[in-house]
Amino acid sequence: SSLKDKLLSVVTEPVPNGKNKVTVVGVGQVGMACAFSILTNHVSSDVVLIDVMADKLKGEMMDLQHGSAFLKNAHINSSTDYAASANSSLCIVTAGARQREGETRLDLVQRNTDIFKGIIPKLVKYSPNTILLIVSNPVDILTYVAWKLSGLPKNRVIGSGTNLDSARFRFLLSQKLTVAPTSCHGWIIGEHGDTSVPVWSGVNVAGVRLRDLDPNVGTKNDKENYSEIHKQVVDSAYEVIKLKGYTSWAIGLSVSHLACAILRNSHQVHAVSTMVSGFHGISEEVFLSLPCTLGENGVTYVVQQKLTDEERNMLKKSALTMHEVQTGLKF
Ligand SMILES: COc1ncc(-c2ccc3c(Nc4cccc(C(=O)O)c4)c(C(N)=O)cnc3c2)c(OC)n1
Repeated sequence: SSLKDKLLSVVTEPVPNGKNKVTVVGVGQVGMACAFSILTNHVSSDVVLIDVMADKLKGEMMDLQHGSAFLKNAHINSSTDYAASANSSLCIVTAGARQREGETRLDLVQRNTDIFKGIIPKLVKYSPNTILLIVSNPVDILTYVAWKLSGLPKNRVIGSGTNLDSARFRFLLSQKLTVAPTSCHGWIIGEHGDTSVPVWSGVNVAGVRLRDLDPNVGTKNDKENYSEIHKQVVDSAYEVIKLKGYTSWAIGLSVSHLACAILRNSHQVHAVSTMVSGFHGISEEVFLSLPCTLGENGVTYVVQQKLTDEERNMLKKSALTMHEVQTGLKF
């Protein structure tokens, strides 16, 4: 008999995977920052990496596995075969095509849609009860594409959306107020990126709304120019990409925070991309970010914020743009 047989007597067979199994598709800078944050924050003890580049995939798996002793003995695996993702509670998709020279966002969306056709159905085949968390950009459109391709109910398909925008906003506000980012409450909703919507009426510290102290805050005639903070949020991704070539740490950390709320069924509120038809006068079937409670079955509630007419109209304008792009996509 083997050494192992001499060492261990079987009481029962080990289960194939834990209840908090997470699959990360795409082992680029974003995917690996997500995996690393999830492991170092002990959000999951069972992480599987999936991609098409076998060598890069195996290298990343090995390099993480060698740190298992420092990761509370998390189990780390990888494969180009989606069977390895079976029974995942959460599947995070960071895969996507790189924008080519002169390629428009719309061309990129069609190429990413074609890539999603090769990813989403396989994830759902092996994990029919999973929550899908889409990170690839343009995230709101691709979350809609994932929803359509997956056939899952809308509560189980989520986009990282403006969760990162809101985190950046809170960081920048904290710098201006010298109050910790977790004590600076502010929500950016709508479309991730250039046309996101800062809900200035709700920005507060300890429930004290800045708008109640100065009705001009966040408007163009605010002499302290707080609206600059939202502009910096919109520009920050471009600036980081210009400086280091890509963004990774903040998105990875924000995704591990979303994963934590989902896997611990905490019902924490996060600004994430969800199916918003029926909210704020939007009738199109589009995904935009609103404050949502997150738990094991994904989005449970959407917080009905009181929006100004201007904020509401910006959301409706985004919904129209998304709908136009969506109707132009070939599934
Ligand atoms: C039909 O089965 C099938 N299976 C897999 C794929 C597919 C295609 C591209 C993928 C993919 N992206 C990718 C792969 C190769 C090239 C490019 C590119 O940008 O040109 C992008 C990634 C990733 N990490 O970004 C991860 N998985 C992929 C998976 C696929 O794409 C059509 N089809």
